[in-house]
Amino acid sequence: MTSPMTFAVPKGRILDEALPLMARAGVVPEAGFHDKRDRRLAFACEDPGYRVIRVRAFDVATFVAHGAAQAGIVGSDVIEEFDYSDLYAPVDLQIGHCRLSVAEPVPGAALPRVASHIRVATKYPNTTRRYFEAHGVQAECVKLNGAMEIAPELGLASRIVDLVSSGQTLKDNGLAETARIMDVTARLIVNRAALKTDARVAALVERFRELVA
Ligand SMILES: Nc1ncnc2c1ncn2[C@@H]1O[C@H](COP(=O)(O)OP(=O)(O)OP(=O)(O)O)[C@@H](O)[C@H]1O
Ligand SMILES: O=P(O)(O)OC[C@H]1O[C@H](OP(=O)(O)OP(=O)(O)O)[C@H](O)[C@@H]1O
Repeated sequence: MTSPMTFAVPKGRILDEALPLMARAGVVPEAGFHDKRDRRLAFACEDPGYRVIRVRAFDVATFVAHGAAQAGIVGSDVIEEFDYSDLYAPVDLQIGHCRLSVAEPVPGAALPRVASHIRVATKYPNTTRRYFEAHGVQAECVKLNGAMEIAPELGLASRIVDLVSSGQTLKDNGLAETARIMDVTARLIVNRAALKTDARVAALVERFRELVA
């Protein structure tokens, strides 16, 4: 018997929006998936042809890029940060809308006026370096995994690069958005080799494509 296709999803905020779409595409995890006390990471699906794994957003991309999972859902922020060549993101799912932005304590410092070298706290060091480089600025990145917003006040960095949706988190921490690096939405991702060799992966891509068309 062929083993089930492994579908990776992030465990946090994207999931609520992703689950209805997955269901319409035929990927419905067993009941235990919704039970917060259930500590398993892999779940069978109503259709035995699938298995869903629940991992951190950045790790969704890693599992799929290495072929440990054949498909998954992840934000375009994560895809951009890793830039994995084995990852293909064929469908914009039009969920998880937010943006990746630069923010700092004092409003108004537009990019052309920044110093030639700055320190930035972020979970996205590669994207951040690329962005500032394109603007002729060398960014020294301090990698944080969350709560970036506190870094400027404590002198860890002069700016942050983080996701913004309502802007409330920035506001509550005395920061202002000074530049938008990219608009972000969640994407269906697949492993390129799996797409070529496993007809189930191509069929799944088609189903998601039709859903958002
Ligand atoms: N404020 C926001 N509004 C909308 N989408 C967001 C927001 N913050 C993050 N996202 C999207 O959600 C993704 C994170 O997904 P999710 O919270 O499900 O993952 P996670 O595994 O819990 O993350 P973490 O690794 O931070 O614990 C981000 O990569 C981004 O695409
Ligand atoms: O503009 P807002 O609507 O306030 O949203 C922005 C916040 O959302 C994300 O964090 P999340 O809530 O996912 O938690 P995290 O800090 O654990 O990443 C992001 O890192 C910001 O902190």
